[in-house]
Amino acid sequence: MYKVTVIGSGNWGSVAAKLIACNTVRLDSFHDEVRMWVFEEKLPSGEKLTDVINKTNENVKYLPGIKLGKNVVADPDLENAVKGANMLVFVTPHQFVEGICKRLAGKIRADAEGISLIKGMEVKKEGPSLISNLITKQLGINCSVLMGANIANEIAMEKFSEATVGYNQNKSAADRWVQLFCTPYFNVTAVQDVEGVELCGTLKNAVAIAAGFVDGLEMGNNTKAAIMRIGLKEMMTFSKMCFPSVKDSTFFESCGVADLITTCMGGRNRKVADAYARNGGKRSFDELEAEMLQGQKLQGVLTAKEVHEVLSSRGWLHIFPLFSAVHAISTGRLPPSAIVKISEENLRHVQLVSSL
Ligand SMILES: NC(=O)c1ccc[n+]([C@@H]2O[C@H](COP(=O)([O-])OP(=O)(O)OC[C@H]3O[C@@H](n4cnc5c(N)ncnc54)[C@H](O)[C@@H]3O)[C@@H](O)[C@H]2O)c1
Ligand SMILES: O=P(O)(O)OC[C@H](O)CO
Repeated sequence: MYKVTVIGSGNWGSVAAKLIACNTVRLDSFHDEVRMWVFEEKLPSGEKLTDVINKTNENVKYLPGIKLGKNVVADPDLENAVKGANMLVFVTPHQFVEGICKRLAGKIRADAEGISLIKGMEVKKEGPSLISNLITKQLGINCSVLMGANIANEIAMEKFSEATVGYNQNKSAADRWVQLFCTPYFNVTAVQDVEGVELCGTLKNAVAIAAGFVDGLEMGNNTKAAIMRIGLKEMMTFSKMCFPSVKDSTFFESCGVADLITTCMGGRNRKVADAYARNGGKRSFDELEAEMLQGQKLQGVLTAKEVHEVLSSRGWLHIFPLFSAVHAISTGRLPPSAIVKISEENLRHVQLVSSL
């Protein structure tokens, strides 16, 4: 029997718990109960978020108005939440995952399998480290990934969408993850390319920041399409330069071009970057994030910084004018209008390297 714990309970974490909970009651090979670890906080009413979730079956802060399923149990104690679980779903903002893994080391079942729904990466001395790899290294477990064109609020309302599971060796584990997540309105397929799937989900957030600048400056649809095209090229080039095994075909799965499109149209990164540009860069991303997202977290600004660290340490800045501009603008070193001042020479270079 498989026992599932969801580590994280934000907007997407709550929807993931809902998807999983509807399958664990339906399928005999899974325990019905789904534990969901909650980073505890007090609500304005003075109540604890965990207590309210368990009382109302709703995450009133991060996913109001949606029932999670009666078999979802919120737990503020991380160690207790993972006790006995052999399927661990990681879904927190990427900046918190390293600390969470440190707390979990030695506390999980040796035969556990992991899956990361986290879009982001860490940069170590040796270069970019993907979150799935960090989980594997710190916890000694195999870790697949699930990414896709998945704006959580839409899936919460059971509007049809697709997702991609990326796996390396363990196809039977990947099939089990597909079974756990698939519903008639959430269609999941698996591809053997963890790094490719995860890099798509990670890098598109930096492109979405660029798309938001273009929207905020009211530059129109053609400009936005150009930014998305250049962004996709840079995503592919960066992925293949850092991880040569990444497959071209992965970029045509839900995790690739479809996620890029939906995030650049309707995501939180786009929305806050739009406001940043409308304010002429005078209000910081941190300030706008706190005001507009009320506890939800952006990943794109941090990802652009992490990508920049890799590019500057490897001497690749000139190959990635869009990623470089997103970082320079989001840190206030260039005005938002610089997003389209990408030199012809640099663009030609990006195209050349992408075609290798
Ligand atoms: N929301 C979406 O539409 C969506 C869709 C697909 C993927 N994702 C990805 O899923 C991941 C999680 O995003 P989300 O939308 O579930 O979260 P969120 O941005 O909605 O919420 C932030 C979460 O971080 C928690 N948190 C705050 N401080 C913390 C700390 N110090 N330690 C641990 N947790 C802390 C909060 O309690 C909350 O659960 C991200 O990588 C995101 O890119 C999100
Ligand atoms: O709202 P965003 O910008 O964090 O994007 C959400 C998802 O990643 C879309 O798949």
